[in-house]
Amino acid sequence: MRVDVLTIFPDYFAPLELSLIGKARTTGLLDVGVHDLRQWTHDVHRTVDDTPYGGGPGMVMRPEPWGAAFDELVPPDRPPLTGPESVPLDDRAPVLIVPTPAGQRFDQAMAHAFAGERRLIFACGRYEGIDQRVLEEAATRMRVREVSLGDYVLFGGEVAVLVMLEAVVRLLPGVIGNAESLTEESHANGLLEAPLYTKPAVWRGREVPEVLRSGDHGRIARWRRAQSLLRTAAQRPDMLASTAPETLDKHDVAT
Ligand SMILES: N#Cc1c(-c2ccc3ccn(Cc4ccncc4)c3c2)n[nH]c1N
Repeated sequence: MRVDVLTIFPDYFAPLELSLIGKARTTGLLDVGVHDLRQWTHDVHRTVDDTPYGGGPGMVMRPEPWGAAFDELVPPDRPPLTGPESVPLDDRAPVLIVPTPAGQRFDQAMAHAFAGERRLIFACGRYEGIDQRVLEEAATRMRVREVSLGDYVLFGGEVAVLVMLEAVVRLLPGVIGNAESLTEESHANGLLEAPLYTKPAVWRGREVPEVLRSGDHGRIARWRRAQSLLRTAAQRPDMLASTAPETLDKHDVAT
């Protein structure tokens, strides 16, 4: 997978050299380019923002640097449209992911969808956001996705890109050694994962549930399913709304 990140704070992405993402890059599973948007400015102050039309607080990111950056990263393969015409794009067009509080909520299903792409481009906005015409023009050659991490407000898109990139890259084949862990974790099956335990068997007077030390794999699987349903009901009842109703056997819940 090829990933390009456009930002005015490239240093935010130093962590991409670490851990599994760093390993994915060295093993060739992932190719990442981080680009300073200011390299597509031409004034002495390398200006990327201006005041909003219609008034209002803060500043808005100017369209010109973004347009020039996209021209270089994704050269138009047809004469640029000069108006608001839209063109159908097939799935060979790269996906442009624009973090914004006004976007669709990012979730595991979206992470899986992005993990299936050959190329992702992330546009990190700052200030109050990016001139909307940038997204409109980008949509003539990229599949544009406006995405939000959640219902709170950040200073810019960089942190959101780090989160989305980690969620996507860990789903790439070969990045996580034991692919089975991807099937057991929270949100993999629409539920939260069951509680986890490791040695010692007793810690500060608290024992690991006997069922997990029983060696009875069928019983352990039923217990984990029951615990997963109970935990989801307690922490995220909204997730249960989209799960088929399931009866719990009291023996399965016993520890
Ligand atoms: N994804 C995501 C986000 C953001 C986010 C993302 C990109 C930008 C660019 C600029 N800002 C600041 C801003 C913008 C608009 N209104 C207020 C502040 C951003 C916030 N905030 N909260 C999320 N879940």
